[in-house]
Parts: sequence; C-alpha cells; structure tokens
Amino acid sequence: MKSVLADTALKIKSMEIRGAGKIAREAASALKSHAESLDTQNSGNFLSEMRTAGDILLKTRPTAVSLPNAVNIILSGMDGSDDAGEIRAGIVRRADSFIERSNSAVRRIGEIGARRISDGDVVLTHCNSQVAIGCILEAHRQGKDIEVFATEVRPRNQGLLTIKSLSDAGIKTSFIVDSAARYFMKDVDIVVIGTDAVTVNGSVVNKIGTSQIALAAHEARTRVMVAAETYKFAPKTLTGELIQIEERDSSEVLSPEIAAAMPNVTVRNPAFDITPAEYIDLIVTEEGAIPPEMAYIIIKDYLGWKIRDFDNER
Ligand SMILES: O=C(COP(=O)(O)O)[C@H](O)[C@H](O)COP(=O)(O)O
Repeated sequence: MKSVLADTALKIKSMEIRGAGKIAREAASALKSHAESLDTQNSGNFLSEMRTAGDILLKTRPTAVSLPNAVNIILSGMDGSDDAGEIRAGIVRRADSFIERSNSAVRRIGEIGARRISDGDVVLTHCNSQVAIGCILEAHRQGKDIEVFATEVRPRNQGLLTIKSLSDAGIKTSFIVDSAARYFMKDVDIVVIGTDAVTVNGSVVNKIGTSQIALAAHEARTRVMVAAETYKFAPKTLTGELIQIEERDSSEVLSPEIAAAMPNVTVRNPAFDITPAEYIDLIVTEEGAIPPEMAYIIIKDYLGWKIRDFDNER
C-alpha cells in the first residue's frame, strides 16, 4: 500500500491537489500522518525520515511558496529533542496548528476582502483561488449585488472550478476565454485574484496570464486586489532569490500526435507569471489589507525572517 506521504506527493505533482493553500494544508497533513506512521524510537532515524519526507513534498511543484513555508513551519524545532516520541508530538501539534491557522486565514481574508467589493461591482477573477473566491462569495453573502467575469485558464481549465463555485452560490457569472480579459476590462470594477507567492518587493506570482490581466486593469484604471495568506510571502526573496516558475509538460497544450507532425515547433508552458507591485492596489492578508510595498515588513517583522537565517545556504 502506498503511504499517505507518497500519495499526497503524487497528487500535488499531478495537480489532483492544487491551489497554493490547499497544497500547503495537504502537505502539512501528510507530514503529520508520516510522523504518526514511523515506529522507530531512534530520534536520529526519525529526524532523517522526516527530512526525507519534507524533501519529497518540496520536489513536487516549485512555485507555490506556501509549500516550503508549511514544510519549514512543521519540521522546524525537530532538532531540539532526542526523544522520537517528543519530536513526533511536536510535528503533529505544528501540523494541526498550521492547518487550523490556514483555514481561519482563508475565512478572515474573505471578510476583509469582501469590504473592498461594493454593491453593484463587476469583479474579474483568474484561475481558481480559494481565498479570492472567498472574498467574492462573502461579498455576495452580505447581500451585495455583484457580477463576475471568470477566465477559462488554459491549459488546465481551472476556470471551470471557479464558475461551478460561483454558479452554486447563485452569482451571475460570465465565462470568458483568457484572451478576452482586456476586451471586457472596461466593464470591470475590480480584479480579485489569489497568489502562489508574494516577493519582498511586492510582486505577485500567480497563474499564467495574471500579469496580462493586471496590465489591462492598470490601463483601464481598474483596481487589482490580491488575496494572500501570510504563508504565501516568500522569505528567501529577502536574499535576492527568485521564485522558480514551473514549466509544465507540453502535452497539456498540444497533443503529442499533433506536435509530432510539426518537428520545428516547441511548446512553452509556464504555469505562472509575475505581476509587478505597481500593478497591484492591495494585498489582503489575514493580518489586514496592505499595499504591496509592505511585503518586506510582513516577511521580516511579522514572519520574523532575517537575512542571516539563510547564511548556511550560500
Ligand atoms: O494560481 C493558482 C493555482 O494554480 P494551480 O492550479 O496551477 O495550482 C491560484 O491562483 C493560487 O495558487 C492561489 O490559490 P489559493 O487561493 O486556493 O491558495
């Protein structure tokens, strides 16, 4: 039988588990089950098994920083004890607390973000972000009469998940192809999106196509609001490290049979892009709404990262 850890890693890689928040919570849950399943009493073996488990999860998808942040939160502090039972209990406690804090952050961001959506607003969203949709659903729940444009999100069509949630909630929704975003931008009051990573300079990494939408919004003077739990802020960007943009298999875009007939064509399939801070009005976190320029403060003062934390990684 496959272990929960191997199964979760496979599901994240294949995108059965997807979306940065969910990836982080499922990774936390897999680390907890893994810790519970190890029957070794030897603390050295226990630590090394858990580090291997963390590495397996980290190798699944490279962009969503919520994944390394979750793994780090759960596995940090393991070295403080030489009792395997105590280390296991610590991992279980931190995993449970991470999942609980994550779920409560999603709710809190929904409440804060909904305040920025007014009665009568037309919202545009891209991809399928639980937190971004949470803001829209909460605004609707409060009785605001809103309409949504949701993009298709080629090549993996995450837009289908988004329109299902919106439709189930009774929200009037227009489903558009990704390239129609600028065409409709004149009708949109606010763009609401999620993120896989926020860098120290306030740039936002999200599903491919987000930066084009933000550019069109900027041109049309439409506000762009990003919903982001604080564990989506990328500490290593303090040291100048760049967020790795995942490039996925060409078969997601063009079938191998068609591609085989065109040997001079290469498919490029980046899954994410980077929107600079100047195209973003506001980032809504569970700690409140902030301008993107405050990302440094979140990473350094709120999350407590210091540049010397990364000294031994040079
Ligand atoms: O780009 C995506 C998902 O990409 P993929 O489908 O490739 O994982 C989402 O906008 C963010 O992950 C935020 O999602 P959430 O708010 O749910 O964390």
